[in-house]
Amino acid sequence: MVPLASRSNEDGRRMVVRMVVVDGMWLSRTTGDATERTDEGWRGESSSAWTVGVSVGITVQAAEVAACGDDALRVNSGGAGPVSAEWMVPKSLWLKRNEPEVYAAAHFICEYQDYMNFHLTGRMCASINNVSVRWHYSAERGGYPASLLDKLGLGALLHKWPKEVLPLGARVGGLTEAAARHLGLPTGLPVAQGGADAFIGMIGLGVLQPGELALLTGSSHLHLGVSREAMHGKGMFGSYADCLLPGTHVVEGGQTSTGSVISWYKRMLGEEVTYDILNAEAEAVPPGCEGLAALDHFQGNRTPHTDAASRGALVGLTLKHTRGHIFRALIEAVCFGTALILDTMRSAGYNPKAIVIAGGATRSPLWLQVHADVCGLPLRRTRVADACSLGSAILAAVCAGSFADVSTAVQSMVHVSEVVEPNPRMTVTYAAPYLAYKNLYPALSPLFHASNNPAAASTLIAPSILAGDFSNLEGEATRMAEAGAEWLHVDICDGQFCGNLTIGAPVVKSLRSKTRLFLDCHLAVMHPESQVQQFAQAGADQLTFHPEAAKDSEALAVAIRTAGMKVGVALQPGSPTSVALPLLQKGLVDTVNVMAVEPGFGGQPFQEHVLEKVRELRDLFPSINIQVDGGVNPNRTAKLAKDAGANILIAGTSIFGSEDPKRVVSALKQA
Ligand SMILES: O=C(CO)[C@@H](O)[C@H](O)COP(=O)(O)O
Repeated sequence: MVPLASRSNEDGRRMVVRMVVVDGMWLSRTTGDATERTDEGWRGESSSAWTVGVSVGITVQAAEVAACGDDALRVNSGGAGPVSAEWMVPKSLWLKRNEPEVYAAAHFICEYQDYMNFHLTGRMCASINNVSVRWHYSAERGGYPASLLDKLGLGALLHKWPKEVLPLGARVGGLTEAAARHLGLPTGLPVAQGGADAFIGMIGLGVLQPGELALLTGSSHLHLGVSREAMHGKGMFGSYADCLLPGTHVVEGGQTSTGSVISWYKRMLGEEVTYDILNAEAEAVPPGCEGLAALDHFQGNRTPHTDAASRGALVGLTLKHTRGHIFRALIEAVCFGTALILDTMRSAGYNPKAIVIAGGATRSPLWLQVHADVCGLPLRRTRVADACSLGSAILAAVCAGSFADVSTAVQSMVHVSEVVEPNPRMTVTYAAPYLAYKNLYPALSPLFHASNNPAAASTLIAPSILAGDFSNLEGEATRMAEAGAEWLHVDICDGQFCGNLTIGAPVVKSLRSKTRLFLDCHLAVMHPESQVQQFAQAGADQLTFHPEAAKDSEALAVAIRTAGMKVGVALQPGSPTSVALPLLQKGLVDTVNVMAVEPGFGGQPFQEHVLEKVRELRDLFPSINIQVDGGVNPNRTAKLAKDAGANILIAGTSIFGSEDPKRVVSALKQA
C-alpha cells in the first residue's frame, strides 16, 4: 500500500484525494477509497468529481498571478499580462484558496491529458507542450517556475505536479490490461505523448522551421510561429521554449472572433444567401470597400490589445454601400487583425517568412487571397485539412517507430497542395485601409468601456467618506444614499504616499455588506499593485491608483479590470495629464480622478489650475468619467468643475458637514 494524503468524509469514511485535474476550462477532482498502487497504476475507481467554471472566480487568481511580477511571466505579453484563467498556476491558486483541504490532500495536480495517460498506462507524466505553454515551465531556466510558485505561496506544487516531462511523440507507456480491455485494443499498445490541439496542428501543417507560422482558422484565428531564439514582447504570448521540438520556441497570437463574424453576417441575411453569392458580391467591391472599415472584435480582442471589453464596429457607412461591401469589410478586418498580430510579433523580433493555413478560411479563395495580400506573405495549404488530427497521427507514427523523429515523419506525411502568392501591388493598395483599421481600436475603445457605464453622461455625486463619522460608517453610507448620492468615495491612504493613514480593504468589505452605493476606492498608497486582490475580494467597484506609485501602470490597469473592477487613475494637483495619457489612449481607464487638493486630508482649498487638465482630458476623451476631487462645494467650485467637463464630483466637507446633505447633493448636481 502506498500511503496517500487523506481526510474524512462527513459520514466519517476516509476520503483520499488522488489527484486534481486541470482540464481546458475547468478543474475537477477525483477521489477514491482504494489507495493501492499496482503495476497497472492506481487501483480503485473515481468516486466523485466537481467542476469549477473559470468565470466563477479564477479570474481573480489569474490577475493575482499576473501582478506578482515574476520573471516567468515574460511569456504573458512580455510580463504585461494578462495570465489566462485557463492556465495551470491560477487554477492551482484558486484551489489552494477555495478548497485548501483538497489542495493539501491532493497527491497529483495535473492536466486532463496527464490523467488520461495515467489511466491508459499507469505512468504519471506531463507533456512538454502543455507545461511550457500553460504552466510557465522553461527547461532552459530550470524547469518548473519555482520562484513564481514561491511568490504565490504555491511551492508545494513542485511535489504535486508530475515529476517527468516528456517530449511530443515520446512513448508514455503501453496500454494496461484494464485499459486495453475497456478500449478493445491490445495490451501493451504504445501510447504517445501529445499536447494542446493547435500546437499539434502545427505538426500536421509541417510548421517546424524557424520563420514558419501556422494560421489555424475556424470561429477564431490562432497564429503560432516557430522561432530559433526566445523572444517576448507586449501584445503577444510566448515564446514557449521546446514546446514543439527541442531547441525551438513558439510565439502565439490570436483573434477571438473571425469565422464566427463571417457566419454571423451570413446568418443575418437568411438561408437563401449562400457564401458563393456573398463571395461573388465581395469580389466586385474594390479593396478598402470604398471607405467602409470594420473592426473584428465582436467578442473582444485576444492580441495585441488583450481587451475583453472591445467590440466589433462598421465605420464609414454611406448609402452607396451594399451587403457585398459589408461582407468584404468583415473579411478585410479579420485579415488586418492578422497583419497587426504579425506586425506586433515583428516588433518583438519575430519575422515570419511564410504562413501555412488550415481551417474554414481556406474554403474561400477570396479570403485566402486577401490574407496573403494584406500580410504580404505566401500562404501554403496542405493536403490534409484537419491539421490537428494529422499532427496526432504523426506523433503516433514516431512513437510506433515508423519514423526516427517528428521532422522525418513530417517530410513523409505532410504535403503542400497549393501556394497562394501575395500580389505586391495589392499589398500597397491595402496599406491605407490597414492604417484606418489600426486607428479604429484606439478611437473606439473609450466608447466600449464607457458603454459599461450608462451614467457617464449625467453628474454623479461621490461623497468622500473621509469627512464622515468613522465610528458609524454604515449610518453614514445610508445617509449618503438617502441624500441621493450614487457613489461613495473611499480614500485609502497609507501614511507614505500621502501624510494620512486611513482605512484598508477590510473596512471596505464591511461597508460593502451595508451599502449598495458604488464603492469608488482611491488608493493614495505606494505599491498599489499589491492591493488589487484584496479590494476585488472586498467588493470594491472601482479601484483608482496614482501612476507615479505603480510599478507598471498598464499591467496594474489590466489586473484591476481582469479582477472585475473599473479602473481609475488619479492625478495629484501637480501631476500633468501625460502621466495618464498612455493608459487612456489604450482604453485601459474608465475614470480619471483630477485632484483639486493634495491627497490625504479633507477641508483643503480648491486649486483652480487643475481645471485646465479637466478641459484637456474632456476634449480628448468625450466618453470617459472625469472626477474632480476635493474642495468641491455648491457655491462655486462644483460649477467650475462641471463647466470644465467633469461628470463626477467628489465632495467630503461640504456634504458631510451639512445638516442637510440631501440639499447639498441636489445643489451639486444642479450647479
Ligand atoms: O482625496 C481626498 C483627500 O485625499 C478628497 O476626497 C477629500 O477627502 C475631499 O474632501 P473635501 O475636500 O471635500 O473635504
